[in-house]
Amino acid sequence: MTTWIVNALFMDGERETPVRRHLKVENGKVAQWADGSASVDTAGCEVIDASGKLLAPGLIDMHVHLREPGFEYKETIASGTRSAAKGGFTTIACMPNTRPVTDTAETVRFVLDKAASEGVVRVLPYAAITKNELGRELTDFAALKEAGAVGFTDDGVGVQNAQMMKNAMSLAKSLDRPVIAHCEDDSLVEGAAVSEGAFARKHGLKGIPNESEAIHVGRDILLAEATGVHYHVCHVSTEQSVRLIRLGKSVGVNVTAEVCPHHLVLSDEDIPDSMDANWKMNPPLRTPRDVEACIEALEEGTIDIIVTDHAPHGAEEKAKGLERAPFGIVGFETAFPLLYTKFVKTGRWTLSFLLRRMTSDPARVFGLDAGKLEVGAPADLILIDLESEKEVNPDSFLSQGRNTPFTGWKLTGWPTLTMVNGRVVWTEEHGIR
Ligand SMILES: NC(=O)N[C@@H](CC(=O)O)C(=O)O
Ligand SMILES: [Zn+2]
Ligand SMILES: [Zn+2]
Repeated sequence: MTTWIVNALFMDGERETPVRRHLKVENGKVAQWADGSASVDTAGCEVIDASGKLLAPGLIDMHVHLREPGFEYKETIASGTRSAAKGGFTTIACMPNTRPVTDTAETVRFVLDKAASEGVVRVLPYAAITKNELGRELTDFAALKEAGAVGFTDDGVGVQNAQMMKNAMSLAKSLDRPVIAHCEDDSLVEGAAVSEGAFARKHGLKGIPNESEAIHVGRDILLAEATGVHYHVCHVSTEQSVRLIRLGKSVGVNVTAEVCPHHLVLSDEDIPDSMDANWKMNPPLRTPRDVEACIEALEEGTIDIIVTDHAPHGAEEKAKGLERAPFGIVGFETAFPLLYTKFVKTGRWTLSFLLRRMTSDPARVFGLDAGKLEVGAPADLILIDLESEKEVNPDSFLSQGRNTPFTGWKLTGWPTLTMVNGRVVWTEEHGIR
């Protein structure tokens, strides 16, 4: 099938200003670009009129939780990928803290099969570093790679034992796969729900210290240097972690890092006194100083990419209150408008920079054939209405999760169409197709 997307304003992370273009999509690939002033022959083709819309590469999210198998009441591969499509994401990498944990080739294949039959965007599965993510015994990395795992991670928990992590890195290096680390030293956390800071002090709560994250970052950078593995730090949230990653990069260690939208726009001082558990996530919201350090790190490239850490939970679970509810918030359906509104509309970032950190940079860091719309590339793309302003309403989410702190926020810059592999999978007008 041939589709022409006409009169679009094309933009990606490589160019500073949008250009008016028509795009021909054929057999799932970018087939031809035409200048916006040219007239193109669209006879017999599907035509999408993109007048007034921005056309960009589909967003890439290298850290998400789809919850299947095992936690289908929180999310499924079907509902999670639909939510991703609505948020403008065309490639997502899902975490292995499922039930069973994605620690066998069989479960990796289950995720891939489900994604192929019920998913609407591309799904790249991660596999666990240790069996059942218990930190006791390594999984069969070779078999997991063979089954399609794109990297190894025990996300949800930190690998507590340094020798275990070093062995994992050596193995991953020999298989040319990255290790992706949730950095958290359990002995420093002791069951706290929020970070050390103004909110914890005000409410007399025990706080999670910044070192609980940074101590793993520092340890792992040394282990990455020793093993030569590509080491990727999950959801960076502290100034101390940023300092260590900057140092690691400066001496040539193969370390990359990600940051989540919520850690760029919220601090612990924003948590409402109602103790709403929709403000509880791991890592926790830190101080305004940490927020600024993360923003600057992303700007200078110490942090390479933006990920959502989309982490849906059931309403009853989140109703248990700040101290007892599980950690995590959903992210797909607010990420782009949130960052566009808070950083691009305010003039701090260019649109090009935001797109780069959500498209071509994740593709580069993880070696994906994605994130650019050159002729011959997969036709994974989105249209965005940069003018539309809407209030965040969790009832309208395609995710089963409603756990967001951004309810009621007025945001600008909403996706209106998502195409994966040349097929329109979601439009604002018609929903999932
Ligand atoms: N980020 C979270 O707060 N929660 C994640 C786990 C994780 O990403 O560490 C989850 O699985 O719910
Ligand atoms: Zn994590
Ligand atoms: Zn996560």
